[in-house]
Amino acid sequence: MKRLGILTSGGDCPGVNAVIRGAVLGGDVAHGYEFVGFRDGWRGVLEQDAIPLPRTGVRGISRLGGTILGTSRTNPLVGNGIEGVRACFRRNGLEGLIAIGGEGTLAAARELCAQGINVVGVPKTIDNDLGATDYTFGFDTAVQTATEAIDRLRTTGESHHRCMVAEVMGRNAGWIALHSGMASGAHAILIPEHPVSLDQVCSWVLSARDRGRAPLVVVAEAFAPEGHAAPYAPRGLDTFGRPRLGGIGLLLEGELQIRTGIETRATVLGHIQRGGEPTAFDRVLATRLGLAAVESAAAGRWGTMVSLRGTDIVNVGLEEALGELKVVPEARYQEAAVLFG
Ligand SMILES: Nc1ncnc2c1ncn2[C@@H]1O[C@H](COP(=O)(O)OP(=O)(O)OP(=O)(O)O)[C@@H](O)[C@H]1O
Ligand SMILES: O=P(O)(O)OC[C@H]1O[C@](O)(CO)[C@@H](O)[C@@H]1O
Ligand SMILES: [Mg+2]
Repeated sequence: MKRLGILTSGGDCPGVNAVIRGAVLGGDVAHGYEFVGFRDGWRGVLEQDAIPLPRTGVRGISRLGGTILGTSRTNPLVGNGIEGVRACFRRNGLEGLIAIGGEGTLAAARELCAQGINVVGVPKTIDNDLGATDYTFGFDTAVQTATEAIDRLRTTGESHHRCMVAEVMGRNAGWIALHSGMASGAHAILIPEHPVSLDQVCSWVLSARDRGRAPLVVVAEAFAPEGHAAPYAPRGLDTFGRPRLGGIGLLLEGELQIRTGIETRATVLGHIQRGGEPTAFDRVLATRLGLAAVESAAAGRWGTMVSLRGTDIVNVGLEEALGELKVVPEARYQEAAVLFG
């Protein structure tokens, strides 16, 4: 029996379970594949912590948030990692691995492929910042969750005639802020791709207030006001030495209140945006990506990842896929900016 392994690595993301189910069902029905799931990303591969993934094991999971396999940020390339991965392939009789992860996971997959290990990638991130795919699954859910939360902030803001600031995730890209801000009718959307001064933000806030509105500001976690070199990151570093973003909303709360005289309240939505059930859009996209990943494996297209181009699922080389961070283009920002103030 032909066997494929599956792992989920990096931060979790709504829709990961739908990818797993799509791959297992597609592989079983169309190709007679058997599947092995590795717990907690590359850690499960290196430590051979595996569970069988029969068709019955993925029943009903596409609507569940998180990942049934667990995840970690273990690096398969350190120490004897590559030999460990080869040993895992031998022991489990694997033809290849489907790695569901972000740019870090896919970079590791690319290096493993260069060493002759068969991997197909499935990109995941709520941030929507991977260049080779039009949308990443998880993004729609994060935007939906953020929009629902911001709608709630609006009703309390309006009751108290306050300015409300909602801080959303997105790492170094402003996609979640742009979409949730537009969907919720924000009076200002602040994203890292387009720094603006605090005076400009105040002028949008005052203009909304002067029209009798309770001003609403949506800010992306990596936004830095004009003149500030780096995003606000007072929470120190994560385990990989990267700055932990978050907190710019609270800084804006103080600044906007002092500068405009309007009582202001900030809310940091944080990991709420990453948890919970995926939207129907993300379930469908993730399921299609899982089905396509198995087709790639069956066709021997190792070293590629599946991606959305328009309405089609296509294959892209990992080299191309990892080239560039996809940030919000200026034209998309200017289109939204017409609505500010
Ligand atoms: N450039 C790289 N080359 C090889 N391996 C990498 C690279 N970057 C990260 N990794 C490995 O892949 C793991 C997962 O990467 P990372 O923690 O960035 O998550 P991710 O898959 O990118 O998802 P997220 O969207 O949460 O960042 C890292 O912990 C590290 O072990
Ligand atoms: O879960 P952690 O390690 O706090 O990472 C948070 C980061 O991960 C993401 O949720 C997804 O990449 C970013 O939006 C955010 O900056
Ligand atoms: Mg990453």
